[in-house]
Amino acid sequence: MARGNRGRGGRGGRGGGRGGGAAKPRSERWSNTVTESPRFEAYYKAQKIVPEDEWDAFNAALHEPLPTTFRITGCREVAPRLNQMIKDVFVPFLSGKEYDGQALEAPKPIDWYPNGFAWQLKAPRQAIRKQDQFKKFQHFLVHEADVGNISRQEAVSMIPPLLLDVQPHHYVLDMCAAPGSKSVQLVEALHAKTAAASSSSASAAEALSTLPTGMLIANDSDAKRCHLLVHQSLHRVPGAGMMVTNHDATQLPGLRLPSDIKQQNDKLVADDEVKMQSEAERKKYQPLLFDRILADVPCSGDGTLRKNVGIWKEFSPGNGIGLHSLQLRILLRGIALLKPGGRLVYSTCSMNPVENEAVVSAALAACPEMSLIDVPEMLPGLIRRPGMTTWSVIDNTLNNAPHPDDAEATAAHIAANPDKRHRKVWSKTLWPNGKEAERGLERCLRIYPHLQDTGAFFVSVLVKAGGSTSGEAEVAAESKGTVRERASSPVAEQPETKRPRQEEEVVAETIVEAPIEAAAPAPEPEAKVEVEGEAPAVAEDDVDAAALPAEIVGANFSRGPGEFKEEPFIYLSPEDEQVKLIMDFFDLDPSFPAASLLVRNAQGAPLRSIYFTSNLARSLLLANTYSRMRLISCGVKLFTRQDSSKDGTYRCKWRVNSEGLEVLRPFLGPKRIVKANVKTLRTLMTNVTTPIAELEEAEFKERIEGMEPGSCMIQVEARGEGVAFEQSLFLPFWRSKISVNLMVEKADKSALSQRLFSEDITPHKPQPKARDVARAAAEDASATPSGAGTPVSTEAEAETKVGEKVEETPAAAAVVE
Ligand SMILES: C[S@@+](CC[C@H](N)C(=O)[O-])C[C@H]1O[C@@H](n2cnc3c(N)ncnc32)[C@H](O)[C@@H]1O
Repeated sequence: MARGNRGRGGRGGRGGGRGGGAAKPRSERWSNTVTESPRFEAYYKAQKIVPEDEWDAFNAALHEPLPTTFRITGCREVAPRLNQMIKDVFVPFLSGKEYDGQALEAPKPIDWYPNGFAWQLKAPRQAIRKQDQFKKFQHFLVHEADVGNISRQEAVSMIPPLLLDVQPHHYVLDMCAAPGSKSVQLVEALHAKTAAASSSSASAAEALSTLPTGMLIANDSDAKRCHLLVHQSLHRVPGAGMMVTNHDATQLPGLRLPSDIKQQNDKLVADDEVKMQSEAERKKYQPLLFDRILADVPCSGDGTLRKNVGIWKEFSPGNGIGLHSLQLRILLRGIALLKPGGRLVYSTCSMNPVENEAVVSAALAACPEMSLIDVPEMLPGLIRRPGMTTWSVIDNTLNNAPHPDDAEATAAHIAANPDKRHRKVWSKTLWPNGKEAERGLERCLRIYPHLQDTGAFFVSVLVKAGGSTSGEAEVAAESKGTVRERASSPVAEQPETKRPRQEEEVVAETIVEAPIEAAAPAPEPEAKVEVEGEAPAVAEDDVDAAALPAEIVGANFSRGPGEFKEEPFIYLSPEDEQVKLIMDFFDLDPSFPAASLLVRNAQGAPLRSIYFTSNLARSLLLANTYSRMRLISCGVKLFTRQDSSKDGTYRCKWRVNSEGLEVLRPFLGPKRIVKANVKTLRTLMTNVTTPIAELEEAEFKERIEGMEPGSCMIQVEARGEGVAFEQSLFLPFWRSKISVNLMVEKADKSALSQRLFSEDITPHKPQPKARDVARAAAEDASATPSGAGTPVSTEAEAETKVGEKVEETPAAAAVVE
């Protein structure tokens, strides 16, 4: 079992809740938990991670609960005003308050976070839950987090994506992404220009030109965590250029793109076709390399001690040693996939040099084209300590481990362990190689808890020399299946003669020394997470293949034993009857890229959902085989089929999904858009369905009466009396025979109501607490100590279901009819 899971079990609060007993208050959990570790103290004092005279402050900070931190989603149009609202409304509202005789601190901006968009709240959880004003603020946070305007995230975890410096045109890879708090930041950075455009009165063409031209591939080896990544994190910041894949990051496949992106395939390439492609055909492709790569690798997680108190009990030097080789292999694979001139951030939430500087130093030794850069000008205000240039390799007995070149020490180790099974083999890369100062290891960033009241973190920023082509050559060769990855032989500096069987040794070392399971090759996806509205797996013979349009392509999805079992994504033909119907019904501009609409089933038929990807993502998907990509999700869900009425009321049974509106809006003609005033909006928000006959706004009523039943959009300028937060709104709704209803998720509707009217006027009032639990589960999973092959706990999943999104459906409307 992976350490991460044990850690979560150890915290126990949520587990207790599910078992029927009440979750223990945090303070109680702290008082009952081991929060000392002589081994931890001895180990880190020996490593001299902080100067001796700082130890007490460092240690004291580790024993303080972590402040709550959150940040505003920067790419949203509402971001600056929401931030201002916290400053102008909530800070004064929460100032000078007390709980249980104790003064409470109002939220404070985090000094180093750009635009003052991140905040810290240092009040005890009990107070946040019970003190009236703080409770209100907590509800505000939960509601806004539900709609993706705010993310609760540990302050230190926000640092790596910021240092990656992602621009909207970048190709970005997040190698170990789940549950996705950093991926969300990367998507936000890709969409940085979108916010500016949506706030102005930009034309459709202008709005389109601000959509990112880059893409993000967020990858994780754990299939369940990939689904958590999709549904808990990326769902909140949808993007047409986003993909989630499920690979062991040490073996991420080399993918290819058409050399000229505009000259892409019309057809999906099937597995067999690639093998049969001629050299000339292959030359039409270039290897996919990335401008930016985040390697936020699985680690022992002792930087999260303030939050994951179970780690005190479990701390052992072997934990870090056991993960070192996996971390190094992930980093080396990342380097191979990086463009010349590209930037890679390697990070962990561990303080252990064996997982940090040792990994970076070994990678620098193996890849002379890489160098560490100093980023003092980035995030001014962030107090950081330099990376270490020397450290010791200390074993579980707290003695120095024998270096493989030290014959005497190795002999002593063998003598002390006559049973071969107890002998350990350590990789040389665990030790400093003597070039650390020369290679600038001080440029790494170490963040400690006592410096700015945070968790601990390690971050390093590496760049690849502009002229180097080694990565390119390697990936190019690899996509022809001719070379072995460099990542599988991490200790390039060591002579083959001395260590001829590197991989076996690495395995031995992991098994013997580490109590943590290093991640195995990507596991087969397990039970498919059932998501509302998503196409269920359809048995092949559910669909009459002969009835499918000839343009449906990529039917060669053989699934032998052990193959990737997720349904494939297949692009629809613009000539597909349903596509043509959608174009007409929604009055879409002819420039709408209908060729980028795709479905998710092996038949390539528009059954339940229709997705949309950017042109770049389309090129990528069409240039690579389905099974090679192991794609879990891609693009944005634009349309969902509604089958509420069988009587032919609806010519078009497709409804627009909220998450697809940003993409669709520039192309929507006036036919399906209706303006309404705030009073009408209030009515629609208060009722599940509103009979058309009861609509009071004459103009709105008249438009609705003259409209063909089906999916539409409502446009509201929410301003003036009774509106606490002014906003231009564009929301999907459904016009049925005799009624209308908003097609907005319950939680989103509640959040909107809170923001606009300072109260929840919706009929359901989903319990913020339940959703908070789900969010906290995702957040905790994000801080999972190891994450090495860590399955998402059923606990987190069960709680996720509590907060599941449910849109108002026409089925509800049908009841009224
Ligand atoms: C520290 S967590 C990543 C946290 C994530 N970056 C975030 O900000 O939410 C490490 C992740 O690595 C994944 N993992 C473990 N071994 C892996 C491997 N060999 N390849 C890819 N991912 C791996 C785990 O499933 C876990 O989700």
